Parts: sequence; structure tokens; C-alpha cells
Amino acid sequence: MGFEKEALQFQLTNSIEVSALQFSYDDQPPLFSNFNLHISPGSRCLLIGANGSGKTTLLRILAGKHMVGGRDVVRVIGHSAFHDTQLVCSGELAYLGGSWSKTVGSAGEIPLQGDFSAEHMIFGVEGVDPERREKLIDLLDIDLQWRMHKVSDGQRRRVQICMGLLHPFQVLLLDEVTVDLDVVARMDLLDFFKEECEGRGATIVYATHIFDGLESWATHVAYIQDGELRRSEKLADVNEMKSAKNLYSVVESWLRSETKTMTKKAFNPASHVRRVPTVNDASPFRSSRHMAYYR
Ligand SMILES: Nc1ncnc2c1ncn2[C@@H]1O[C@H](COP(=O)(O)OP(=O)(O)OP(=O)(O)O)[C@@H](O)[C@H]1O
Repeated sequence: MGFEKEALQFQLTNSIEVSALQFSYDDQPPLFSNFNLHISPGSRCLLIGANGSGKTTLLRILAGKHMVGGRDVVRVIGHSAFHDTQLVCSGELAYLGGSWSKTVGSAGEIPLQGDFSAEHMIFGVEGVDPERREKLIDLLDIDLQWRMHKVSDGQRRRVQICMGLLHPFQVLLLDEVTVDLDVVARMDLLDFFKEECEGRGATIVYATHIFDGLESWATHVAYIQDGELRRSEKLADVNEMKSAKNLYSVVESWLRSETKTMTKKAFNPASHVRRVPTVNDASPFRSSRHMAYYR
């Protein structure tokens, strides 16, 4: 199936459209109920939310990894993310997730075991423009002789990222993949993403807890709380940004006000949504949304 990319590009108002999404994991209450999201072409959208708010799940749904309702619920560049498998096969929709064992863009599932070189991995991806491949190898400062089972986490991550970007994506979903990268690699990669959006009209959704350098990088923010979209707007329109030091402090204030709201709800006898905290909740081993700040 040919996608007639350029014709589509002109017609599309949104490269990502989520309409009335419902989703729950087995035997759990719904994580998303009537969730809507629209992201326009060329956007670099930060997906923000506390730990467990649903960012990874949403990105995986956008990546077509979960079937959710009919063909019109999740549309990516005009196609059903789940049903139109060509989206992923062609590399137009790429997903870079948090772990090496996950699907790497259009390259499929990457096995972890075995003594493979970086060269073997990277050159194993077919149908790639050699110039783009060289550019990425250079950008990510990859030594093709690296043995994948002997390199550091950050070096392994560079190879993973390189493979995921080999095909020129139209939509790229990033689930905190820059976490192991050093500052230079991270900034160079962010610059590359910016070029891809500005030059080719590509769209990026980036879930992260690290906000350094993102004020001037991101064009939009989408903030979710417990599976609900709280804000979705241009970064330039975020009011709090006008008086805040940086994006980090704005996000910190959003997440802190979540905690306050939750505490109020927990102590409100009329509320059946939140349970009242117990003594055990003071345990240092209990998961906390503020772990987000330390990642
Ligand atoms: N495979 C799964 N089965 C059941 N529940 C899951 C599964 N994956 C995630 N969840 C639950 O869904 C909710 C959202 O998880 P998700 O991983 O999407 O959050 P997140 O915003 O990406 O969090 P983080 O910032 O910690 O990465 C959490 O309550 C989590 O426990």
C-alpha cells in the first residue's frame, strides 16, 4: 500500500489523533477513559506526567502495540496505528522505548543475547540511506567494533537509538531514551530531532522526566495525570513559563499540586476515588510520584 506521503502531508491537520480512547490493563480499572489528543505535524511535544500516569502506555498505544477500539480511535499520519501495519514496517512510525529488548523502530525485536558487533546490528537494518546511516553513526559517536554484550549502558543505548532512527520517520515516539546518554550526546541528538522536525515536518512525542535544555527544544506540552489529559498546548502559551525559572520548576509545581489534590481527596469522606493513607504508606519502599525528580 502506497501512502502518498506528500499529498497526505498537505491534507493532515494532525499527525496524531486520539479520539475517545478507552484502555485498561487486564483486571484493572480503566487507565484511559474518553481520552483525546491531537498533535500537529512538525511538533516536538513533551509528554509529561508523574510516575504511573500513563505515558508509556499512551506511547505504546500510539505506536500500535495495543489494539484499542476501532480504526478511528488512534490515527497516526492518517492511518490506524494498530491496523495499518505498514506504518511501522515502512519506518514512518518509529518508537524508541526504554529498554533494549523492546521493539527498535522498524527494526523489529532486537535479541539481547549473543556476541554481536555494533556494525552487525546497524548494518543489519535493510533499505537504509547510507548517508543517513553515516550521519547517525557519527552523531552518536558509535564505534562499529563495539561488542554489544561488553559495552556500557550508554554505548548500548546509542546503538539502539541509531537503529531506531535509520529510516526517516514521520512520527517518532520517544520513551525516555536519553536517560543513559552523556550531556553532549543528548544535546546533539536533540538538535538532530529538531532538524528532522523543521526540515521534514516530522512529529515527535517525547516522554521524559529530564527537562534540561528542553525549554528551547519543545514546541508543545501534553501533561497527563492518572490517564487524564490535563493540559495540551504550545509551550509558548504555558502561562507559568512566563514567571518560572525553567520548565523543571513548572513541572514540579504541577506534580506537587497533584499531591495536594490527592491528599485533599484522601481526607474527604465523600470521595470514593482515593483511599485514606495508612501508616504503611510512610514506608521508604512505597512507590512515589516524586521518584520522578530523581530519575
Ligand atoms: N503491563 C501492565 N499490566 C498492568 N498494569 C500496567 C502495565 N504497565 C503499566 N501498568 C500500570 O498502568 C499505569 C500507567 O503505567 P505507565 O507505565 O504507562 O506510566 P508512566 O507514566 O509511563 O510511568 P513512569 O513515569 O514511571 O515511566 C500504572 O499504574 C502501571 O502500574
